[in-house]
Amino acid sequence: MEIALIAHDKKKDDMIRFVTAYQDIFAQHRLYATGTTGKRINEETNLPVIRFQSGPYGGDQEIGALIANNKLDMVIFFRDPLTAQPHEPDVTALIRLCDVYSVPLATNMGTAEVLVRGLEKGDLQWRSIIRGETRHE
Ligand SMILES: O=C(CO)COP(=O)(O)O
Repeated sequence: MEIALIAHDKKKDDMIRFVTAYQDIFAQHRLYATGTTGKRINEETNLPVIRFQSGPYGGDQEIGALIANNKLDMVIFFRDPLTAQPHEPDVTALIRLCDVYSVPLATNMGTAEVLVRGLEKGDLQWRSIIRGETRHE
């Protein structure tokens, strides 16, 4: 799976702890990240990360472009709900695109844990459900 990892500054330590805790699972997937988040993840876990611009410089939009081109399966975005961001419109646009394309999105660690455990079990079938190939009875 193709997974994007993004964290605002006050959430970066949480992201590192989270990726470290689930490192074995993340190691089986391809990781993408905004600039600073990706740099820290790579430095502190050694996992390979495909990095884009830093968020305020267009990184959220680059990740959004991947979503619009059907290139991402999951987004984990630890956003900071208590600090105003200069690129708030970009953040909103990224979240919106996840909903437009039904890409699983976690904006906090609780939801992220559910998603990652779903990955571990391999039972995320949302793409085939959208295509109408899977019937859940
Ligand atoms: O600002 C961000 C997401 O909106 C994250 O960007 P960085 O990973 O470069 O800090």
